Amino acid sequence: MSESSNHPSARPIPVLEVFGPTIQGEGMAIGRKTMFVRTAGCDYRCSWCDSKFTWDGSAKDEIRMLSADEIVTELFSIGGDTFDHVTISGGNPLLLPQIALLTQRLHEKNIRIAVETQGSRWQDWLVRIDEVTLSPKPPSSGMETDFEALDDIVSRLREASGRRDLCIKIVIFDEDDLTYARGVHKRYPDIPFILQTGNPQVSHESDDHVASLLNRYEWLIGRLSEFADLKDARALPQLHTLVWGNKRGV
Ligand SMILES: C[S@@+](CC[C@H](N)C(=O)[O-])C[C@H]1O[C@@H](n2cnc3c(N)ncnc32)[C@H](O)[C@@H]1O
Ligand SMILES: Nc1nc2[nH]cc(C(=O)O)c2c(=O)[nH]1
Ligand code: SF4
Ligand SMILES: [Mg+2]
Repeated sequence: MSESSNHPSARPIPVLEVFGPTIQGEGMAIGRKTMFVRTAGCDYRCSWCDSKFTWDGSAKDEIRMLSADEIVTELFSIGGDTFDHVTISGGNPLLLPQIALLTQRLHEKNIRIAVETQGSRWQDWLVRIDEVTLSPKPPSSGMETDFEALDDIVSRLREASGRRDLCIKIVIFDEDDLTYARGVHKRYPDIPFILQTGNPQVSHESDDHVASLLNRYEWLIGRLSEFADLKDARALPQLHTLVWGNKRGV
């Protein structure tokens, strides 16, 4: 691939956060030590998004346009020799073709790469990601899933050579979300499937935040236990939110 300065993969990447080491707080790799790179910009506007600052303009002054090499340098200056895993989230990282070069640079350093995306957009670099989490959005988000786009992403990943982990993770707030999630699991029955507790309080902190999240998690476990079509599903909380609440950069 050409790396000349006008090639898309050489463009700088809009970055809002580089942090870690911390734990992956969600999904299949929950608890796994990782660094995070959070990109700016999203094609969705989820009502309950816990990272609205990536797209609502409130953090626009904090966006840095960084090259792949600058991001790698920053990851190692913060994380030193303590990590071997980087999670790229956002916003939607799949808006950015130039992440191709970042994945190349990280793999050259034997770093394992995970990506979080809602599954609305494709980039060719996705086939080189070691752990892909697709998180299509249920009705409570106010977004509508483009199942053609999601089908296309799933089939391209299935056809691509090489080993990678793939899972589907759906945030659940209510019964309509559960109905939606069951439909998604039925559509892709062979993809590991996770129901994630929704955090309804993303803008401020209250004394009973953890207790109320645990109540929601208990409700989700109860509902999961009842469905014959969810025998192989998992229910998980956001572990980082239980530990740190809505704090950024953890
Ligand atoms: C902030 S998003 C960024 C990546 C990508 N845009 C996506 O939605 O998958 C990362 C993960 O956080 C989840 N998330 C966002 N807001 C949440 C909330 N209020 N409660 C629980 N999970 C949430 C998303 O569903 C997604 O799985
Ligand atoms: N610790 C931690 N785990 C996470 N897993 C997914 C996150 C995200 O915002 O994409 C996230 C995050 O922001 N922090
Ligand atoms: S898709 Fe992800 S980043 Fe975008 S608004 Fe929804 S939760 Fe937030
Ligand atoms: Mg988060």
